[in-house]
Amino acid sequence: FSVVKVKRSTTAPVEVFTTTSSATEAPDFTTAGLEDEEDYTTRVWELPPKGDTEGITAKPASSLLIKCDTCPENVTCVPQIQCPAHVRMKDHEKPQICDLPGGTFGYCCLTGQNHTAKRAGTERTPFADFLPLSVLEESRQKFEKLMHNVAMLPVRRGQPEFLHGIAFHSNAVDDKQNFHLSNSAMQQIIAGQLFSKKEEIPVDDLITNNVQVDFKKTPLAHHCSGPHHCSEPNARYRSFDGVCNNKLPHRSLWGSAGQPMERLLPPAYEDGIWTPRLHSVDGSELMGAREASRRLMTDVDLPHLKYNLLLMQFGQFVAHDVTQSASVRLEGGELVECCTANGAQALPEHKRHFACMPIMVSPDDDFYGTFNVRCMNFVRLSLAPNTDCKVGYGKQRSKVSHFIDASTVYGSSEATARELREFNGGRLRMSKDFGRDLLPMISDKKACESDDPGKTCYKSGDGRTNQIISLITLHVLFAREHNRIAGELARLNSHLNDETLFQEARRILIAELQHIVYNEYLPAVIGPIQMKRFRLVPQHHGYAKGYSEEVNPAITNEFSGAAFRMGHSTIDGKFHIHKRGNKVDETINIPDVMFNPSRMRIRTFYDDMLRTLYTQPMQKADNFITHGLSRFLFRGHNPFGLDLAAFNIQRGRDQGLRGYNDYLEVKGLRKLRSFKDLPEEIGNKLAAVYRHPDDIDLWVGGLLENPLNDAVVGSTFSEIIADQFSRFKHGDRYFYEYGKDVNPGAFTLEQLDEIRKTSMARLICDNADHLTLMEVPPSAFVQAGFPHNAPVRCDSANLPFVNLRAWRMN
Ligand code: HEM
Ligand SMILES: [Ca+2]
Repeated sequence: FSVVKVKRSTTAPVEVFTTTSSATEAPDFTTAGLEDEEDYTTRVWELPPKGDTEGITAKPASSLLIKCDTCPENVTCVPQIQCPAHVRMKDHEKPQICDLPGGTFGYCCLTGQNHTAKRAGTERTPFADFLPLSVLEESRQKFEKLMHNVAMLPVRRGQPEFLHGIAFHSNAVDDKQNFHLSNSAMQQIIAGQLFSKKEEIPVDDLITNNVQVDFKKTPLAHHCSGPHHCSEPNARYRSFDGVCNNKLPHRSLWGSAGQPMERLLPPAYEDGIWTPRLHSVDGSELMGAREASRRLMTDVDLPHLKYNLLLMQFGQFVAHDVTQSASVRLEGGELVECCTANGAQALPEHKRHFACMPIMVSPDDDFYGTFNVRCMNFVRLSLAPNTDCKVGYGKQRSKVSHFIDASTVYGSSEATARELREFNGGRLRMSKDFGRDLLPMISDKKACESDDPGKTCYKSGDGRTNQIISLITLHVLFAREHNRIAGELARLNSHLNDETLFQEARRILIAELQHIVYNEYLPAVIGPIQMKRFRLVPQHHGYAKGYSEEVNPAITNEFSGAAFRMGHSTIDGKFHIHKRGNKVDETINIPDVMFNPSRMRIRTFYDDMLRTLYTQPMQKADNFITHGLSRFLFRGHNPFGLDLAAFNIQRGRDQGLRGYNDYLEVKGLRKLRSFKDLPEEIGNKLAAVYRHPDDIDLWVGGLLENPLNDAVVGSTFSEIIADQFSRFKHGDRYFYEYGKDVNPGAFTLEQLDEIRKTSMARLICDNADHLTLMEVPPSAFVQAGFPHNAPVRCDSANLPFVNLRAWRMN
């Protein structure tokens, strides 16, 4: 091994600004939420000259940002990772910069958290600024041992754990790649852990990336990478994986498939690197995730008064477009088992895979106790190697393109897209079922419950399609819409070849999807005030402004690990399938249609399912969750399944999410100091589970909040979700509303006006079988019985359609 000396930094400069950092580093928060319409890209940092930006220290551009000598009272100067855009100083939104110790810049921030504050009385001893040979060697040995000396039991088909594994599945090639990347990341993590222990590096320095030790030229440098230059920066069509959405070489990987998730706040890893959050702030162990779920997330039927199950189902479709984490796996892609047979107990420590984090079940558990289950399999998420070659904390990897780009329809790589295409008329492959188009069948046995050829599953751009039959229904809908558009385009433009027809149809479909997300879906979820505050409302006319190459579109851990999992509470445990009229003809328990798509072959089922989705209320987003998910998730033919609520809690701890209280502070609110600060019933429930208000898991705390006015979620989740959708809009150069000045695939104004006529209702009408579905409520996410939302016939003039004549090309 060669030893690399790096710049000695006794004061360990804090990495604050991100114009200089690599594509995968860069916790670059959106500049969303600015109140006026001024183009804010001119008000943030001045970019270094294009080209090689490496090594340039970020400087505040003279007149663009206001510099405060010291932050006002009650406001702290913190590194950028601690200060999401919406809590920066100055009218709550605009960044104001300040000096951090060590000569770098931070933001005056309302969060009040300051992990880099000088620790009273302790002068830090300067730590080694290189990774010593001994650490490299020790970490190599430790990694070898982890990989080879432990019995790694694979999960077997037929177990609920097997189906859970499919939640992280895409395909065999992807599994293999993930295995290697994950291992590289693990080696870095182990070296970081050994090093930081030896040098006694404070946890706060690790979680704020305040450790300037790199491992270039060591064996750990396998995946270090420099800037990625785009060969075609102005390509008309976005790439499948999202690469080169941002043109700048240091940012061209932002938001692309395989890139790490970002964070709103630094992680709460107990060792600052990867050890999950398992202890209370008072040092005692946190209550286990299953026990917390059982006590806090009970099953109470509280239907939403306004929104229907289509809002829930569309939410999952969007979730799968923008995020898919990956669990750590064995070399052949097999899943890791952490418990003994039938979940009787956890495997002994020395036999357990390093990524095991089993959920222990109490013998008193009123459900699992009766089956003698004491251990639920849970495997930690795999990480992305640090491409900037620096010692740092673990970053979870997301496998799909982070953008809203219908990657659920087309896949997140060119290779997947190729498998899905018909290569004729620009169409996607479909299977024919008595004249109706359904998705093609899958050949990959790992993506299906059964390897019985009679029970095959469906294939789409996303590996999770068969998770529940209502999700398959939406996949069919969007694939049909693609083919409908391609057909129309071909009719209008007989000279266009397959490739152009495919790409143009894809471009239009993505625009329709984005329009529905920002025009119909998101306002329902976060409410009109947050829509305005974060500048998310679509325009009626003209091109929108607001793209900024400063905005990192990447998914945040807070969004994927907690806030957007609010959707799990909105699921009903049953589908009441209505035939025409109000009669319920069949009641389906949701576990019976998880990874069991056979009903899709019933001729009227597709229409019936769509109608059920827009008729049946969804559940409120609260601390109640159906047993269909918290006891019977993926049960298959077993008497019990998994507990998704427990998984969400455990996942948050695995991802190192900070407690709920820290996010109250992010919003500028006072933290809870006692459980008595809450309404009595909730406070008592929480006090029975958590030792201190700082311990409350983010997913739990967020769901306990009352919804905002005209919104589905409470203020904390709405903030995290708004921040995320702001990234998807302001950080996506190909966003449908942008003009030629930024978007190389911009629509003409005439075309854009047509796209703005898209509605979920129209999409349903245009792609139904019309066997039992002849009409649709104009606001498709609002219950059909809601005032002013009576279903109208599909040929009604009240359902405007996108006139594709605007795409006639000569
Ligand atoms: C319809 C039934 C649904 C089922 C059976 C389901 C099941 C699951 C499962 C098994 C996971 C992985 C859990 C883990 O191990 O961490 C997951 C993750 C997730 N779910 Fe759901 N889910 C459903 C609906 C929804 C809805 C409606 C939403 C949002 C509106 C949603 C949002 C998410 C998100 C954001 C993740 C994290 C994805 C990732 O980054 O890997 N889900 N879901
Ligand atoms: Ca995507």
